[in-house]
Amino acid sequence: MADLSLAFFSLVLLFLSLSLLIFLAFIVRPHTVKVPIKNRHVFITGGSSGIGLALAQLAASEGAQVSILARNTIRLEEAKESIRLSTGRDVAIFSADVRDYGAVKKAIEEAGPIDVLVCNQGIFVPQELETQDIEEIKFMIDVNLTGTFHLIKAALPGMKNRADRGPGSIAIMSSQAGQVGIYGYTAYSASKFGLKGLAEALQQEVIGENIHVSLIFPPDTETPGFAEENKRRPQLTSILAASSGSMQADEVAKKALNGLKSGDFIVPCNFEGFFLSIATTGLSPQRSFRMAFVEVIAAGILRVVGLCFQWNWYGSIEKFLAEKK
Ligand SMILES: NC(=O)C1=CN([C@@H]2O[C@H](COP(=O)(O)OP(=O)(O)OC[C@H]3O[C@@H](n4cnc5c(N)ncnc54)[C@H](OP(=O)(O)O)[C@@H]3O)[C@@H](O)[C@H]2O)C=CC1
Ligand SMILES: CCCCCCCCCCCCCCCC(=O)[C@@H](N)CO
Repeated sequence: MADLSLAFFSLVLLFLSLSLLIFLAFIVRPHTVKVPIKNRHVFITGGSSGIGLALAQLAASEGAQVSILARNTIRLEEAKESIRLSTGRDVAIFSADVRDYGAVKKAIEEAGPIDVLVCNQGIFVPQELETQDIEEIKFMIDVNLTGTFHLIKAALPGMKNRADRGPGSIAIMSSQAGQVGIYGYTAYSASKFGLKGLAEALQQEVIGENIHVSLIFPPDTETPGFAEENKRRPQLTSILAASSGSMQADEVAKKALNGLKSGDFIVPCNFEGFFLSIATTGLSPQRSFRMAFVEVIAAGILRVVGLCFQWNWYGSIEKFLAEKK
């Protein structure tokens, strides 16, 4: 009797799961897409260092025609040389500050129509809001958020007229600190959370042009920028950020490129990031019905896991403050 009801229960569960899967397969939007990069123009900002440089290297090695943009001309030249040495391909370099819309527009016009735009430039100077200079706060918002607006606005007219009319991509570098607020990152997290709103709305606006938006969420990553950040990172920031394992720039570049090529809207980069993305997905679009299924099934339990992380983080903060006294 018990066996029979167990069998019946399993059957009902299987039926419900299958129905959900089939339902999701019909309704998930936008439709799946593949964005090729071979022989296409990939324009990467912050391409002279760290994650951006690794991405430029990888895209060039896969046969893309790569352009990189950053401020410092010497570092751009060095990046160009290192990509030429490792891939045998020439990249175009553009010196501009993303905060200057005129300069961004000029660089993008010179570069020619873009197939894949990667907005990766970013700065991170962690500090508690109370003691951080207002200028530094604005600097982070200007480079990370407003700079991304400048880039997309300048690139869109050309992207709409891209030569092959194949699927285009706008990939935006966020951070796990753009999925959850972390001590010491008030300005940085705000700039990265802002990118999510931008990306969600933008995807609806450009879907008609066959352009696909990806948001990439790396954890701490070994880069020149990260080495700088570490010189002044509050201890608590480092303690909480260590909840997610750190990565190498070329590993992040690989995840980012694969994500944008599959048109994934949310692109996590490591194990913790996978769960973090499901826990914070909200109303983001999802193309994969399998991932949508995982999201639905895991939502409740991941909220519990998320609350456990908060319990742990507030415990760390309490302990740190008590020791300081
Ligand atoms: N490293 C990490 O731990 C993580 C990084 N990220 C994000 O990844 C992205 C890349 O980070 P990472 O590789 O570490 O950074 P790096 O500091 O190593 O490189 C930053 C790049 O952005 C360029 N850049 C900075 N400011 C501007 C500007 N105003 N205009 C144009 N270009 C600019 C830099 O060149 P130049 O100075 O010459 O302008 C450089 O090429 C950032 O958006 C960051 O927030 C996300 C999660 C973790
Ligand atoms: C429910 C499941 C939860 C899973 C675990 C959550 C772990 C969150 C850790 C957040 C780390 C933020 C690092 C930011 C790195 C960064 O951007 C700086 N290095 C500046 O660039």
